[in-house]
Amino acid sequence: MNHIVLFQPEIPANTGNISRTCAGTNTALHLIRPLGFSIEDKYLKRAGLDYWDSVNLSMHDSLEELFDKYPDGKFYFITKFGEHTYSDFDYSDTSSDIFFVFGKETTGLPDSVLRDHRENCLRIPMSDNIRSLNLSNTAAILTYEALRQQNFQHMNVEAPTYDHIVFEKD
Ligand SMILES: C[S@@+](CC[C@H](N)C(=O)[O-])C[C@H]1O[C@@H](n2cnc3c(N)ncnc32)[C@H](O)[C@@H]1O
Repeated sequence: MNHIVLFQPEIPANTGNISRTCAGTNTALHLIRPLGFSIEDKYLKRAGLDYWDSVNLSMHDSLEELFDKYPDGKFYFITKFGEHTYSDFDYSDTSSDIFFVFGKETTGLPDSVLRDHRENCLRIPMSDNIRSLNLSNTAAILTYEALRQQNFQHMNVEAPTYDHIVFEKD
């Protein structure tokens, strides 16, 4: 199973967007306290629209608590300081629990976490024009890279039929 972990998220709309991605991809969402908002926040609900109830959500008091719960989990730390490119790793094993851990919006992941997990720190390439990508976009990028490698298992790959669309004749 794929898991997204948000370390002390601060902006409710980002977590709302990510919750929608999680609901749409059967990805578990883990939030590490403290959060910068209430779980009842209207911006969180609005960004997640009606999907919040479909999210497989867990809350944890620390990253260590999460590591202890999943001793066999494969943890990847998503940071612009990563020495590896995210797409160079193999996420194709659908029998394992794969965790993508993202940092908080203002300060990212703690230095100590990056130091302790240097080999599993992954960067998404970007230009010098910006300091970092938006958190919810990075979560979607990693989620869909993992799903692509897993051949979109358990996803609807076929488009729905739109009988009401009238295609014009040549
Ligand atoms: C807005 S960024 C945090 C910026 C923070 N000042 C820092 O230096 O990490 C929030 C999170 O998005 C993810 N992120 C943003 N840009 C990234 C990139 N180019 N590569 C990997 N992760 C990125 C990381 O997980 C980061 O902790």
